[in-house]
Amino acid sequence: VILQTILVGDSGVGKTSLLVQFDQGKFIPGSFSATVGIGFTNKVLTVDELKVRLQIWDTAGQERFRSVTHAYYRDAQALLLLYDITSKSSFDNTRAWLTEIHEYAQDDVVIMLLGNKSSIHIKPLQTWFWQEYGVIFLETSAKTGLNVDEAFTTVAKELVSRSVQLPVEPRFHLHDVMQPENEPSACCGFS
Ligand SMILES: Nc1nc2c(ncn2[C@@H]2O[C@H](COP(=O)(O)OP(=O)(O)OP(=O)(O)O)[C@@H](O)[C@H]2O)c(=O)[nH]1
Repeated sequence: VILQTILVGDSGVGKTSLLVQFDQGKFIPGSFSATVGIGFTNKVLTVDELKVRLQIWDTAGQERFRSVTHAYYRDAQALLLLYDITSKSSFDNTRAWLTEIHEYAQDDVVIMLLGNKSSIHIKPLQTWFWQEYGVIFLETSAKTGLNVDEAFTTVAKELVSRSVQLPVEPRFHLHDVMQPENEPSACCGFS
């Protein structure tokens, strides 16, 4: 099973760092080189004894790459929206990100809001929409690794449980169209 996930949010909130921590278990302090365009990482996880491959797209937060990254929203099954808990503007901008998500992503995309840089120990900002929109919320730290695995595992679990719980509804039920055996057919006027 391949699950496509995409990381979005303002430049500098820690999307690349989060992905590096998840993929390689390390954090390179003080090295900020903004993502250009888009990059991706594959990671295999086991969810409820099912092997799933998370394909994670790391997008550039900078405005000038926006049109490039929009093209990837459509194929995403899950979307991790990051803000930096020490930057109010990055939090305020999550509203605008959510608008973009609703415009470009699939209606049933799983959205997870991550308040990153949690290691800095600043009281998290109030998250108004995670209940309102059914968004899953977690605080993470790409630096210490806090909740990094949990964030991706939660998304994978949610996607797996949705695909298990939502089989295609049959258009008709078998017993609606089958005659019980030995019962004379009411059909067609034959006797
Ligand atoms: N203290 C702390 N610093 C972090 C954390 N995550 C990222 N940083 C730092 O924040 C800066 C930006 O991190 P990036 O991962 O490059 O940010 P980004 O969101 O990928 O930025 P763009 O690629 O421009 O969209 C870097 O200097 C990181 O070292 C964290 O959890 N804690």
